[in-house]
Amino acid sequence: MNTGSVVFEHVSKRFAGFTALPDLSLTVEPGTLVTLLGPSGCGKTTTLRLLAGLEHPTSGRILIGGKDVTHLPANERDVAMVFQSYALFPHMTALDNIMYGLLSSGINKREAQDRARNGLKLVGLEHQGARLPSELSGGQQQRIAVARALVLEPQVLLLDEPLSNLDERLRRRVRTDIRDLQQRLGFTAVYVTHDQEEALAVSDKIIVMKEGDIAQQGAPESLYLTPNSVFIADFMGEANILPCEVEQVEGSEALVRLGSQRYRVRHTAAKTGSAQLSVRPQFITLCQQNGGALRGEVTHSTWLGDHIEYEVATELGSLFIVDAQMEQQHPLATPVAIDFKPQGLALIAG
Ligand SMILES: Nc1ncnc2c1ncn2[C@@H]1O[C@H](COP(=O)(O)OP(=O)(O)OP(=O)(O)O)[C@@H](O)[C@H]1O
Repeated sequence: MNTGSVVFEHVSKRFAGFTALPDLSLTVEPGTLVTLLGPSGCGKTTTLRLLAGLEHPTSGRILIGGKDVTHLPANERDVAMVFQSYALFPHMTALDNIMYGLLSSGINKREAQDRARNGLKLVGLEHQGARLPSELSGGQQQRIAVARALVLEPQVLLLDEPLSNLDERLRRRVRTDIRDLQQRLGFTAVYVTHDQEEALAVSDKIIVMKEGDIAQQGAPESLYLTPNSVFIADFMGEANILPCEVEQVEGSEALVRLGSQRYRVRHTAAKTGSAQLSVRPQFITLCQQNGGALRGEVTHSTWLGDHIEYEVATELGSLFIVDAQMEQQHPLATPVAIDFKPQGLALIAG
């Protein structure tokens, strides 16, 4: 399998009077899966289409495997794309769909057939090659689309929201399949999604985009645990944003006062003084009125089988809390004491 790097150097993209990407620079290391994540309209698809050669930058350079491809047309770039709609030919069998790209690139029929059979095996569908797309489930169709792209042995595989047409259960299954395949074969992949859980599950690195710029990038854990802004804290899972006071900064830890208690928390670039703290709802505990860092009153509670969600009014504002302890449900309007587990706290820089 080929594995190429991807580099964007100060890439901008303007569409008739609208700047989708002002100035984007990014690197994807060979053999890694990098996700472009962000809300609708932030420029993810534009970035992927620029990489595929379906759009051309207004300025800047794009390199694939060290080669400048900025002005190359799509068919001369060593990339293959998997679309959310699968885009399989409905009148062709699964095997023929996989062979199609190989035959069009001039490979002879026998070799194309061997490689296509291998592709079917890679995605675990070796017995479904004779079926038409209409005789396959959505998940199987998407695996055929992945196989069709992989057999071309591109330097970079591009995936544009590949799971969005699948139901919840299948999404989980196919995302694991894609990640396993990527790790086993070691190809480079750029994956677009607007779903943060999907990004956390599949990526080596996540690039979160906002209005055409990079809001933050890094390993999934680092974005979740040390968000650099309220936008990232909120986008990467649920977060309560609370006002706090930074009293001391020591290396990668800061001493923070929240309510009546002090906590040592992670930070990326803290200064002493007023700041904001991201508090993950799973790391807040509720107990009876005794003890606790903060007092509050339950204003909403929703029983969800394996956890209970609460909203609790406190002097710091309303808190959203996810409680996995199911023995006791705190009734509405009861006073409660609240504690924070330090691993669920992160100081927001800037
Ligand atoms: N051909 C075009 N002409 C004009 N504007 C465009 C064009 N393509 C994209 N845009 C604009 O560029 C911005 C970025 O679009 P893009 O499709 O890259 O966003 P996205 O992050 O992929 O969003 P989504 O998750 O909704 O697909 C949007 O504001 C969009 O309206």
